Amino acid sequence: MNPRVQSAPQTRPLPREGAAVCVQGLTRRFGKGPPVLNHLDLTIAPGEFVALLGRSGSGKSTLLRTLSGLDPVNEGHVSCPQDVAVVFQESRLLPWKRVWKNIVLGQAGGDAGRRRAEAVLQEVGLSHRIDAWPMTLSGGEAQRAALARALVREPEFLMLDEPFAALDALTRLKMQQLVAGLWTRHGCAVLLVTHDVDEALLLADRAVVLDAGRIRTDIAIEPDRPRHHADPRFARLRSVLLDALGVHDD
Ligand SMILES: Nc1ncnc2c1ncn2[C@@H]1O[C@H](COP(=O)(O)OP(=O)(O)OP(=O)(O)O)[C@@H](O)[C@H]1O
Repeated sequence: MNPRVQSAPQTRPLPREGAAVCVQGLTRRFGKGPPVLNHLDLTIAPGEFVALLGRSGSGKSTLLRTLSGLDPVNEGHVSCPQDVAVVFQESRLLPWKRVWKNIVLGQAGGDAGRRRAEAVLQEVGLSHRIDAWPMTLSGGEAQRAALARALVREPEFLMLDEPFAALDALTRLKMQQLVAGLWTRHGCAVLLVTHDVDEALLLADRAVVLDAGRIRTDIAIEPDRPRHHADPRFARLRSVLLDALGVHDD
């Protein structure tokens, strides 16, 4: 499918050349202050899993909003697939619709819709709550439902904005394992915003660090999958990332 291209009005859209996501020279300002994103460049290959880190206020959510077409491009170019899905820190399920109707919201409903919802709920381990009301779900279940709602659209590009931040440590670990499996099966490009360096190391092909409006650090994470938090090969990468975030682990 053709990519969605957003450009500042006075500039020409860029060709994409095989990338799922191509951001070039992206600048975003709010009011008269310094730009939050400042001539930012980022490319994500089809099927690549990229973790986006950065201090609080560094512009991570602003970048995601721009990629999803919710925020305008002040300067530069953004090229993204048309089929994009986003999962946020909170599930954003509609409380007046049962789980399965939330999953296929905006798509055909009926028996076929229910079957589609059931299949994807099965994948995220939530088929037993297909008829539940969102307010009866635990935090982990609600995030599983949010993942199902994203995946049922078979996106080419999935953005995850701190999806596990509000979950307890054990549930977070299970959700990380779930996402690793889903990504392997679905093969979409993923951009995961996280504050958790270990989460980035566990899941991503690349970790990028946003600092002063640009990507300052961009490292490949090479250990084979499945990965484990205790892998000694993570020590050096953890150190590089903590350093880039201004945290020293000595
Ligand atoms: N609508 C807005 N109007 C004015 N300023 C905004 C708006 N949205 C974001 N900002 C500012 O842009 C900067 C980046 O915000 P953003 O939410 O993108 O950061 P973040 O890296 O996602 O932070 P966090 O990790 O705390 O979620 C902040 O200084 C924020 O105050």
